[in-house]
Amino acid sequence: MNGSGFAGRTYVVTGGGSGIGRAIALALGAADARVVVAGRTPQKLEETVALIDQEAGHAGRALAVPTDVRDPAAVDALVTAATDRFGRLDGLVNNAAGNFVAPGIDISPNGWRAVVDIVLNGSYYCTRAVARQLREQGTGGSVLSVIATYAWHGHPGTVHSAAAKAGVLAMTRTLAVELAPLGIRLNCVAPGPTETAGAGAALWATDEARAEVLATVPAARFADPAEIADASLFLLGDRASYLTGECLTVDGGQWLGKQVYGRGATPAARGRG
Ligand SMILES: CCCCCCCCC/C=C/C(=O)SCCNC(=O)CCNC(=O)[C@H](O)C(C)(C)COP(=O)(O)OP(=O)(O)OC[C@H]1O[C@@H](n2cnc3c(N)ncnc32)[C@H](O)[C@@H]1OP(=O)(O)O
Ligand SMILES: NC(=O)C1=CN([C@@H]2O[C@H](COP(=O)(O)OP(=O)(O)OC[C@H]3O[C@@H](n4cnc5c(N)ncnc54)[C@H](OP(=O)(O)O)[C@@H]3O)[C@@H](O)[C@H]2O)C=CC1
Repeated sequence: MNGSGFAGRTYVVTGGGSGIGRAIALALGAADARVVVAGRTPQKLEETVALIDQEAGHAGRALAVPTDVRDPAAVDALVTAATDRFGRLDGLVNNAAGNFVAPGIDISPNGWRAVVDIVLNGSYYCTRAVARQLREQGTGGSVLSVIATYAWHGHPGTVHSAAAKAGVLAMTRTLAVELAPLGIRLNCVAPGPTETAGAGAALWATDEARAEVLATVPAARFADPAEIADASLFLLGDRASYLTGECLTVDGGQWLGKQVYGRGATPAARGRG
């Protein structure tokens, strides 16, 4: 990724202590960016920092700032900590999320709030805080939000997450227009089923559930988090300099295949099944 302009730039990655967020943080670190990882569990964040330091061959490229994105004051403090340490910001990855599978009308108000607060409100607080910093710097920058294809097609069992991700997509499109004059771009990436411990526990905890999800993917496999990181760095970086308000789907054909073929009905999926 050298040559894409990441060297010396600073990015905040929420949920950077695990899964896709860690993969994006590591890819940014490998591209010589400085990375601030935020999440609720300090130990997971410190592990990501250690991995980035190890790759760089020296400490100091990354910073862990324990943060609950549901708390706007904590989010403001995160941006302050990042700029105190690295002098400026260049972008944000809204990756933190919570999810569980439950019938929509049986979710308690607190369960609804837990997911919507992390995904939608947290993404807004982080975007607001980082964009204000970018406006103050007068530098422009880039915001990427990790959503999911059910933001537009919906999915039974995940009404809270689907509604929140749809909100993040609408936020992205709205602020892409508002902030374009400041040189701030906002885009989304929509991964398909991706091999992470968090999603595995929340969404496909049994072999049967996992097989059901896999059967919906025409590419007949889960994504590796590094594949999502590759697409994310493209959207964050200068190669996407005229691209804003967009969503890039990286799902092995899942959401198209769902409508056109039915579950696992492609010849390739049958052959591997
Ligand atoms: C289908 C395949 C598609 C496959 C399609 C593939 C595309 C997937 C796209 C998206 C993938 C992802 O987002 S994967 C990301 C997964 N990662 C995570 O979820 C990690 C973070 N998760 C969390 O922190 C937790 O799971 C979460 C509940 C969201 C928040 O934790 P908190 O500690 O803040 O909250 P808690 O106190 O535990 O719970 C708050 C309320 O939620 C309720 N609650 C918690 N779990 C519940 C559950 N399983 N069923 C009902 N209700 C539940 C509790 O009872 C509480 O309500 P009361 O009892 O009323 O008080
Ligand atoms: N894996 C998949 O199949 C797919 C994932 N996605 C999206 O990708 C992103 C990453 O998911 P994935 O890596 O799979 O799962 P993870 O569970 O590994 O990632 C979620 C991260 O969010 C952090 N987080 C949760 N709540 C908060 C909070 N309140 N404040 C700050 N951080 C928080 C978690 O850390 P901690 O608990 O320590 O706070 C964790 O690091 C999410 O946005 C998810 O919706 C989209 C489509 C498919």
